[in-house]
Amino acid sequence: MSDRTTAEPASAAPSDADERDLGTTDHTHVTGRGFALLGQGIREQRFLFSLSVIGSVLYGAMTVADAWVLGWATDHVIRPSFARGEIAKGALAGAIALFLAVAILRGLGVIGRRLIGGVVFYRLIADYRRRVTRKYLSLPMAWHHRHPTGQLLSNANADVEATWSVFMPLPMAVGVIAMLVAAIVAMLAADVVLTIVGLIVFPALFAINVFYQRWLSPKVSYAQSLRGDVSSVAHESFDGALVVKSLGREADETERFTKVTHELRDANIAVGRIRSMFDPLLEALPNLGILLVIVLGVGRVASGAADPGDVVQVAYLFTVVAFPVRAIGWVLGELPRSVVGWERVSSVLDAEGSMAYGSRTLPGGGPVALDIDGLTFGYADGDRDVLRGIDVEVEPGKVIAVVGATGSGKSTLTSLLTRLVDPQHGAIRVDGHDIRELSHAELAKAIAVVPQATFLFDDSVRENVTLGGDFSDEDVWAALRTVQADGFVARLPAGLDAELGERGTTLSGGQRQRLSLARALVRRPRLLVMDDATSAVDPEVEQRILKALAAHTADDDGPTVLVVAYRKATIALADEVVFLDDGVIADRGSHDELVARSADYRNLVNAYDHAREVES
Ligand SMILES: Nc1ncnc2c1ncn2[C@@H]1O[C@H](COP(=O)(O)OP(=O)(O)OP(=O)(O)O)[C@@H](O)[C@H]1O
Repeated sequence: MSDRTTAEPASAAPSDADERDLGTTDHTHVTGRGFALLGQGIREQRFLFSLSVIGSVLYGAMTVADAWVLGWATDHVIRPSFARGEIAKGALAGAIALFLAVAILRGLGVIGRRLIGGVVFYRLIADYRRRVTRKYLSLPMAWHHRHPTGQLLSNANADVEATWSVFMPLPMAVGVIAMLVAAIVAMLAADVVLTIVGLIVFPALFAINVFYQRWLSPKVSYAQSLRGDVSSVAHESFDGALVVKSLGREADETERFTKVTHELRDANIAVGRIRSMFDPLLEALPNLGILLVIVLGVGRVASGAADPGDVVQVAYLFTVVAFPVRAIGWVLGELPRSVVGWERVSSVLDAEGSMAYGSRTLPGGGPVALDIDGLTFGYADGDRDVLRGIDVEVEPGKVIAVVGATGSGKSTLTSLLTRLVDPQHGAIRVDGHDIRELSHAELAKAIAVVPQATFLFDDSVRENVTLGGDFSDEDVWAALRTVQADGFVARLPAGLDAELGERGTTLSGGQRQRLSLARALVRRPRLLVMDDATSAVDPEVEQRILKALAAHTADDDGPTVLVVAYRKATIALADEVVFLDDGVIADRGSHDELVARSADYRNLVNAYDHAREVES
C-alpha cells in the first residue's frame, strides 16, 4: 500500500476552466491525443524512462516471484514442518535466501521506478517551464498585452504540471502490465480454476478505476482551479491592503474571499463524495476475490485438485497485485487533464510573432543621432492609431524632452524606441541605421529605457544595478553617483550587498527610481530614454541628476537623451521640446519658444507644475 503516495497522480493545480474543457472534450480524441503526448514525453526522456520501466518490470516480476516463494515455502517448509513436528533446516534456509533475494531485487525495482520515474517527471516539467518562459521573453509586447499575467503564470506552472503529471504513475502502469501477465501465468501454473477468479476480478478492478478516474479527474481539476482563485483573491487583498484599509473595504474583501473559499469547500466535498463511493469498492473487490479464492481453494485442496501452497500463492497475488493495477486507471484517468494542460502550454509554444532581430552592430561609440521618421503606430486591440506621422531628429548628445497630456502617446513612443513594439509605418534610426536591423544584443547595449513604473528585484543593490552583467563595483558606484544614489546606498548597512526585499519595498519611491536609472546608466547606453523616470525624485535632486547626465554628454561620454518630462525646470534643461497632442506633434522648439507661442503647451506645463506643488 505504501506505493499509493508516490504512484498517485501529482495533484498539480490546473488553471481555470479545466472543468468545462474536460466536460466538453470528446473522450476518443482525448485518449488519442493523450497517447500521442505520452509518446512525446517518452521520446524526450527515452533513456531514463526506459530505466524506470525496467525498474517497474523488475518490481512487478519480483512481486509475483514473492508470491511464488510464499507458495513454495508453504509446501516445502511449513507443511512438512507441521507434518514432521520439526523444521527442515535446509529448506528453511533456502526459503529465507529466496525471500531475501526477491526482496532485494524488488527493492531495486522500486528505487528504479520511483527515483528514476520521478526524475523523468521533474525533468519534463523543468524543461517545459523553461521553454514556456523562454517563449514569453521572445514574444512581442503586443502578445503580452493580450495575455494577463495570471494566465502566463498558470501556463508556466499549473498547466505544465498538469501536462506531465501523468508521467508519475506511468512507469508503474507499464510495469503493472508486465506484472499482470506474470501473475496470470503464475496463477495458471498454480491452479486454472482459481485463475478464473483473477480474470474476473482484475479487469473489473481496472474498469471501475478508469470510470472512477474519468469522473473524479475534472472535479479534482475544478477544485484545484478554485484553489488558484482563492490564492489570487488573497494575493490581491494583501497587495492592495493599503487601499482596502484606507477605504474601509475590509468587510467587502472578507466577503469576496469567503465566497471563493466556500466554492472551494463545496468542490472538495464533491470530490470527497465520489471518493467515498469508489474507494471502499476498490478496496473491497480484491478482498472479495481473496475470499472466493479461499472458499474455492479449500474445496479444491480437500478434493486433492490443488495444493495448499497454490491457494496461498494465488490469494497472496490478489493482495499484492490489486493495488498496483490501479495505476493503469490513474494513467487513463489523468490523460484528459494532461491533454487540456498541453493545449494551454502549446498555445504559448506555438504562438507566432516573435520579434525578428537583424544582425547589425553600430560602429564607433558615444552618443548616437536619433531619427524618427514618419512613425505611425496603433495597438492591435485599439481602434485607432495612437501615434501618427511622428518626425523627430536629435543630434548626438542632445537632450530632447517629450511633453504631452495624459494619453497623448508618450509612453508608446518610448516603447517603440526600444522595440517593445514595432511601428506599422515609418522607421526609427540611430546613426542612420533602422533599429530593426540591429542585433538583439546591440539594441540592448545601445538603447536603454527607464520606464515609468520602477521594478526592483528581491536581490542586492549590486544585482539590481548590474542585473548579472559584468560590471565592476567602480562602474556601479559611478552610475550611482550620477543619479545621486551613492549617498543613501553607502548608508545602507551592507552597501552594495544590501538586500532590497520584494520589489524593493525597503526603499522610498525616489530611491527606487534612482536605482532604476543607475541600472540603465551603468550599461553606458548611446541613447537613453526616460519615461517620467524621475517623478518620485524631489525636484532639486532631479536637477542634479539631469545636470550630471548633461555633463557626461558634454564630455562625449554620455548618451543622447529623450526624456518624457513634466516639470518646467526639467523641460527647460532640454535642447528641444516636442509637444505631443493626441498622437501627433503639435509643436516643437525650445521650452521658451513653446511657452511664448502655444497656449495649450503653456496651460499644460503650468498645470503640471501646479499639480505637483499641490501634491508635495
Ligand atoms: N497596451 C495597450 N493597448 C491598447 N491601447 C493602449 C495600450 N497602452 C496604451 N494604450 C492607449 O494608447 C494611448 C497612448 O497611451 P500612452 O500610455 O502612450 O500615453 P501617455 O502619453 O504615456 O500617457 P500618460 O502620461 O498617462 O502615461 C492611450 O489612449 C492609451 O489608452
